[in-house]
Amino acid sequence: MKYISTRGNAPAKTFTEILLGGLAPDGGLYLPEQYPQVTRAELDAWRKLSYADLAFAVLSKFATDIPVADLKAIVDKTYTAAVYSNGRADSDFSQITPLRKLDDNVFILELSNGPTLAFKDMAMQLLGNLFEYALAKQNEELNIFGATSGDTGSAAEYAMRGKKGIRVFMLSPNGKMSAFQRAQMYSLQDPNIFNIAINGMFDDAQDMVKAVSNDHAFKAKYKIGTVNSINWARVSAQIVYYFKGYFAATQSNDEHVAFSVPSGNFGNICAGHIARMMGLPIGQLILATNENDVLDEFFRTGVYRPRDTRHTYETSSPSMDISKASNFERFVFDLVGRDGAKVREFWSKVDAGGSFDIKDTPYWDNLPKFDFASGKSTHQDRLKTIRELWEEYGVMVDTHTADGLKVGLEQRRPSLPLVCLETALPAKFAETIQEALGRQPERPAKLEGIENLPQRCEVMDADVEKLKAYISAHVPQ
Ligand SMILES: Cc1ncc(COP(=O)(O)O)c(C=O)c1O
Ligand SMILES: N[C@@H](CCOP(=O)(O)O)C(=O)O
Repeated sequence: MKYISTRGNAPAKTFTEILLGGLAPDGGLYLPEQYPQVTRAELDAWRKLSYADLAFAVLSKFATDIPVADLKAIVDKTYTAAVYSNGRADSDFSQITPLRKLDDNVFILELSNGPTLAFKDMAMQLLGNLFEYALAKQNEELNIFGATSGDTGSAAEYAMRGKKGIRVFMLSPNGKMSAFQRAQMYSLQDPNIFNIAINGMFDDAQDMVKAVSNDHAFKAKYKIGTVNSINWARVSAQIVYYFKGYFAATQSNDEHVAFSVPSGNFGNICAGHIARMMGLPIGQLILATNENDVLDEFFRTGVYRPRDTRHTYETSSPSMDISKASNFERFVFDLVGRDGAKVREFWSKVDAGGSFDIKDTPYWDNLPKFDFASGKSTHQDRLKTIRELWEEYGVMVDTHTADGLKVGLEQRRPSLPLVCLETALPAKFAETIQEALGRQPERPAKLEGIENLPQRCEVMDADVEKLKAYISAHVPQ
């Protein structure tokens, strides 16, 4: 399988090439030339598989240049109960992503039982093992460059710490993450981990990652790779749990389900969109935003209008404080019939700080066929959902999952079972849980007192040249 850029002006590449390469040279994001299709016979067989075997089946369709035995070994090493057993004590960790039933038709798919207590671990642990494998084969090094609003950063650092030939430079919005998220990242003392707190929001940090990646000479000289969902391998690993969640919530492959997805950078729901394009019977993909509702605005009005830093709010679901959703470009590529020139036209406006509007185009009429619904959730909604879940079911959810549940319950078609993706554990957002419930969330014993550990991080303005100088100074020549 080959991968092409959403902007239509880059050579087609293999899975391993884009694994290490990140952003396409024309500034676009890679996608498969065609989505592989899953037959009914495959769906029937996959229903019975363990998580690791299912991941192997799905990823075999994408990572076609990795020898089968090697891919199997990487996947088996990644998806073990030992790695994914940091969640609630009453979860069935052997399932890797257990499905928690709230009532006959409403479920939570637990994706946050990995080492950093967020869904990012589902793909990031695999990415760490894929990087290690590909770099060893090529006898190469990689300087990973990433942006985080709170969870990608710690997931990447935990997955890459101590890995040979890999350094991680992670940009985070200074002072905007929860105390727990900051401690998870900044307390790491490994010599291959570099935390840089940017005076700005996540969008500024992500823009810097893209600017550095678009400097092709710098990228080649310093062997820059990415761990954000810019990296196709991240998205492909996230596709797996849509299949797993679907099988767990249904009895047969004749049924359809709705997935509700707390969204920010559009990576998670993009994986759902691709699972659906591959043939998974998804009846609805429900996108939930917090007060930063750029994506909800698009699905309601056809206008995509990213906001600047001043109009991006700090909320109690901080990992979704995003106004410029990177992966949205992947979805729009499909929406416009994979017309790279059209994507270039739209993103020339977005990259210049503007917007685009599809309302009076055929693309708007095309939108319903992708089965998206959307809505937004506010701080008060979050508190209410957290309280209701706790009182009614004795289940504590984090603030982002609460956004997903609120919007999912509002937007679902009643005929469909609703699977809400749990994107983090409450322990990461204790302040809001305290406000909602008057009690502290539980956390795994090994993370007790993490906020009291010494922290190290470099504070920097959102200045690409300063960042490049920092990287040059910390990468041995
Ligand atoms: C806890 C949590 N929920 C939801 C999201 C939004 O996911 P995505 O950026 O894939 O849309 C993020 C960040 O990505 C997150 O960390
Ligand atoms: N919410 C994310 C933002 C980055 O998303 P990614 O999926 O593109 O890595 C975070 O927690 O950092």
